[in-house]
Formats: sequence, C-alpha cells, structure tokens
Amino acid sequence: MPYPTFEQKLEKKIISRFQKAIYQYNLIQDGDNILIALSGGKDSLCMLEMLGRRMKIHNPYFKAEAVHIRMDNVNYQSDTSYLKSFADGYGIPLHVIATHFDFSENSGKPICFLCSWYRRKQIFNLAQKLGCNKIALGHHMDDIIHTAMMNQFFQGQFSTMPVKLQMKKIPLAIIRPLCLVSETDISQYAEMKGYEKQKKLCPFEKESHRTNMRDIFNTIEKINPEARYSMWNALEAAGKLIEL
Ligand SMILES: Nc1ncnc2c1ncn2[C@@H]1O[C@H](COP(=O)(O)OP(=O)(O)OP(=O)(O)O)[C@@H](O)[C@H]1O
Repeated sequence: MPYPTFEQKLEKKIISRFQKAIYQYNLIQDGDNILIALSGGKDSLCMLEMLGRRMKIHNPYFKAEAVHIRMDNVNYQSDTSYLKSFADGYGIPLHVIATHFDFSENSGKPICFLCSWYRRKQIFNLAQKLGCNKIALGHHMDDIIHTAMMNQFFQGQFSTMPVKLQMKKIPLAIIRPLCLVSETDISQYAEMKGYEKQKKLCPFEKESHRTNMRDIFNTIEKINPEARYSMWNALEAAGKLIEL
C-alpha cells in the first residue's frame, strides 16, 4: 500500500481533531439543529465542510443551516454566490442577511466591536427564528489561545472564548468545533482545497492586540513547540473551556 501523501495526512489530521472536539466537549448531540456562521474566511469554510461531511454520516444525527452577514456600509466584498454553492455542495442552505450599523453612534466603542456586536445580533435572531439550538463559530485553537493571552495581559482575567457556551436566558449554545485545530493546518488545508479567498478584506482590519499576541505566541512556540498544549491544559484544568 502506498504511503499517505502530505495532503491525505493533513485531511485526516483535521478530521480527527474535529471529531475529537465533538466528542470530548460534547459539542453536538442527536437532534441538534445548528446554525453555521459563515464569514467566507478559510476557518468558517473549513468548519462548514467538516460539519457538512459529518452530517452525512448521521452520527450524531443533526441538521444544519448557514448564515452569512453582509455589512452594507463596510467596504469589503464577499462572493455570496461562491458561499451559496459551497454550502450547497454539502446540502446546507445558506441565508444571506444584509445589515448595517451606525458609525457615528457615539458609544465610544471601537468600530470592530460595534460591527461584531451587530453581526452577532443578526445571527442570534436568525437562529431563534429557525428554531436552532446551537450556533457554530469558526474559531480555531490559535484564536482561543490568543484570546486567553489578551484577557490575561489586558483584562487581568484568566479566561477565553469557551468551546461550548450555553446561553443563560435563551435556549441556544455557541460551539466552536475547530477548537482543537491549529491555524496553520487550516491555512494549508484551505490552500490545498482551493477555497476562494475573500475579494476585498475589511478596511478596518489592521494591526491589533490580536496580531501582537500571535507574534508573541509564535516566539513562545519557537522556544517550546508544546506551548499550545500546555496553555490548553491550563485553560481546561481551570474550567475555562466549557460554560454551561
Ligand atoms: N460576516 C459574517 N457572517 C457570518 N458569520 C461570521 C461573519 N463574520 C464572522 N463570522 C463568524 O465568526 C467567526 C469569527 O469571526 P472572525 O472575524 O474572527 O473570522 P474571520 O477572520 O472573518 O473569518 P474566518 O474565521 O471564517 O476565517 C467566523 O469564523 C464565523 O463563524
């Protein structure tokens, strides 16, 4: 039998990490109705592919729909016809919602915060309208670790984005099925599968604390290549990965 190629090994690795997350953190159960948040970036495309492939196996048995939010007054472009046909390829209907927010709103909050808040609001509204009990977001392991670093260094808290978060007031949970997958693996996979890149990125997306954390963490990983697992274990031991 021929040795598996790099591509085959990468695909197997991503699938096995995705499955491990589903079982280890009990992210998906029989009968779930999941709304997949699809930005059009590599992470949420990969998440949709993994969920779509898993859905066909019927173990666990769940249904899924997807949503893409377009901010009309932010100058970026996503190819919605590509996103529709991508989701369609896995039998997942895509809802596209156009919305906008008021830049002049004098709340003192940064634009990225406001944009993300309005986007989340639309996603939550649609999930409730469709009777979904879960929303899947495409954050990966690096996102979760960088957030933990930011919270620790800027907020004085040891916390992060949980892999599963049950809302207190509404019957909805947020899940992050790519939580055990690294950004490098997703980038290589996206390249290998020929995922289309977004046409024009958001003009407000620039240097941020998140970019700084990524650079610092890259340096840490050069010193200790196991650092991410150490950080993950610390978050797990402190009960920061699940909020029920
Ligand atoms: N416009 C959007 N419509 C629907 N979901 C979104 C949108 N923007 C972000 N999301 C969801 O929130 C997650 C995190 O968003 P973030 O902005 O960090 O990711 P991104 O860099 O835009 O794209 P991706 O994570 O897909 O590569 C996304 O993975 C996706 O699940």
